[in-house]
Amino acid sequence: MRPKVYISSKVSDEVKAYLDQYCECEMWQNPERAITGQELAEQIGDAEGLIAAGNAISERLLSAAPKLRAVSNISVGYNHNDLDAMKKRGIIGTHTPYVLDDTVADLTLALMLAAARRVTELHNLVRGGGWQRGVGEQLFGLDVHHAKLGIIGMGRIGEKIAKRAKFGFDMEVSYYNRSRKPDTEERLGVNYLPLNDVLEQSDFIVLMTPLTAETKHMIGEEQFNRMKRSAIFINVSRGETVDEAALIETLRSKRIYAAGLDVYEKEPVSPDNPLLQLDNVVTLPHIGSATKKTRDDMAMLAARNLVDALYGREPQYVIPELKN
Ligand SMILES: NC(=O)C1=CN([C@@H]2O[C@H](COP(=O)(O)OP(=O)(O)OC[C@H]3O[C@@H](n4cnc5c(N)ncnc54)[C@H](OP(=O)(O)O)[C@@H]3O)[C@@H](O)[C@H]2O)C=CC1
Ligand SMILES: O=CC(=O)O
Repeated sequence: MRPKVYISSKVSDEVKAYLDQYCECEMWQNPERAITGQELAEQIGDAEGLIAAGNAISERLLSAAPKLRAVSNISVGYNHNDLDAMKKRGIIGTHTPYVLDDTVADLTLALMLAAARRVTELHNLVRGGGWQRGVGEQLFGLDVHHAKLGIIGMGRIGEKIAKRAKFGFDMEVSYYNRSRKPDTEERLGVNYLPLNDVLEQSDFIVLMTPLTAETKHMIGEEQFNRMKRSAIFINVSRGETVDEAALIETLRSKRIYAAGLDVYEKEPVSPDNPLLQLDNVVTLPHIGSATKKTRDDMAMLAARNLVDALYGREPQYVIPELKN
């Protein structure tokens, strides 16, 4: 008997055809909206495998799926997985690193450029008929090239950002991690600095760590107060790595120059969120990896991980904390 699998968001025909060779699949069919946790719990029933697209993998969900043996995330981040509950049930968990790195790095550079050159604010100005003759000082922004970039979380994606910044924009790149990476320092010509030095010396600060107990609210009032008044803060990691109330106050009072955000404490972001009212913020709806090709590559990798797990082979990308 082929294992039953539930796919929680629509995947390409190619990915579906691959899964159909090995599994009996059911797939969420509504492209208009994501499946809710309650709907997933109702659908997952006797599935042995789950392809998960950002769904919370909680104790409650797992108890609704007593036959579940493997959860394959279409994402590199897995902070939405209750790893203890998965471990307790012996569930194999996988994720999709590497295939999305370049796409997420591109988006990070887009946020840096947009925040520094006020792209969305000035786009809105032109659309609103507010462009007077000439370009006066009130439309000036800040340079990206030759500026100092500090990356907090120099991992797979951080390195791709550093490469673009260093070789594409002649930026001086520093980073902070818990452990130094001498190979990366040599290969990319980047400098290691303690966290406070990164905060105090950088013109652009990019946060690129996973969300963990240690990184939750790792950037708050104290850290914003260390930044230069001209600093630009970019968050493409997870919303909860930042104290959003402190970020709002920092931007409102122009304590820093601007921010570029792809992630928020609560997603989708509420229309009432004050961040949406501020001119010095560029906001995107968590689209770091969202190109057709990259999302297809991630889904195919997730499918391969799942089939390997269900057929007793070691999947390529088991979540590190769940490895034996
Ligand atoms: N917005 C979006 O669409 C996307 C967001 N992401 C997010 O980006 C995250 C990073 O992805 P990726 O680069 O592949 O991950 P990696 O694991 O390759 O890199 C993460 C880096 O963060 C560092 N780090 C971890 N904990 C801390 C800490 N407490 N303090 C300082 N540094 C820390 C690690 O170094 P060390 O262990 O030495 O500290 C590591 O270098 C994902 O987990 C995900 O949440 C990813 C893709 C798309
Ligand atoms: O946020 C996206 C991911 O892959 O993690």
